[in-house]
Amino acid sequence: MDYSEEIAPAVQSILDAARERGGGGDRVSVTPRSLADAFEAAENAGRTPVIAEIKPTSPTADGERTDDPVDLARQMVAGGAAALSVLTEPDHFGGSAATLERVRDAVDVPVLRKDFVLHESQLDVVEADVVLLIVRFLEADGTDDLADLLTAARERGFQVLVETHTAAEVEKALGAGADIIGVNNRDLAELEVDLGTFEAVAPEVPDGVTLIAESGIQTPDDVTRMRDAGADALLIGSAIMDHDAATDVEANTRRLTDADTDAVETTTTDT
Ligand SMILES: O=C(O)c1ccccc1NCC(=O)[C@H](O)[C@H](O)COP(=O)(O)O
Repeated sequence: MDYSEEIAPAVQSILDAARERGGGGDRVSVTPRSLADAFEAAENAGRTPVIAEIKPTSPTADGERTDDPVDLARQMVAGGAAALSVLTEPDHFGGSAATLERVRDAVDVPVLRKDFVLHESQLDVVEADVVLLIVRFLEADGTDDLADLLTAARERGFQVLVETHTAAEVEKALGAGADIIGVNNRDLAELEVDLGTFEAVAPEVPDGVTLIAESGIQTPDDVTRMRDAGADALLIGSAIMDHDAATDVEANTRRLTDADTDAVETTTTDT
């Protein structure tokens, strides 16, 4: 399938760069930190499970954060993040495998490798607790099959977040054996964000599958909205990184990890 007319130019450029990138060297073998345990621990501590994303920049960001990613990671954990996501894509997001390695060494929460993996060899770049596979990208010509990649990732010890955007993609993810599914509110065709996407697609994901709302979550009200729609956890980048203003990352994280708890407390008080 040729996506050149179906996705935004910036996304096509990401895909083209991913096709060019080689794999790593030695086969990775990881003993992962459990994402499910991290989410449960956050819930038990009265926090909303949030995967906070270290994303120095992006095609839709207004600026770039040049702070040390390890400092940012520590602030996110101090702000209550249950897990971290680290962009390793270098050309459009300012990420690197070395950054992920440093961050994972510095924290004890699970770390997601956020990249655009198209081939099995691209799994052998760096140890992480979770890797991302994007259904839409794995439908393009010349990429590996989703189910094969899922198996290959698990054989290396990775937990796998399979990203979807539509009900049809959720069906494909489930057919491939996904047990952690993300619904991305960002449309990779237009790069527009609509939280209604998660609300529309979430009912397609059965109980027993961990469900993560991705992208566009900016405010405590957004957190509550996604939780009310069934999100077990949230993946949040821009609102925490605050690229143009470079505000306090710990406070930005806490505002969102505390959000749904506040909503529950309010409800309890009112009844
Ligand atoms: O973030 C972008 O600009 C972007 C552009 C093109 C493809 C993917 C992109 N982002 C990947 C992501 O999944 C997000 O970084 C992640 O879900 C966090 O989103 P947000 O909270 O809106 O930063």
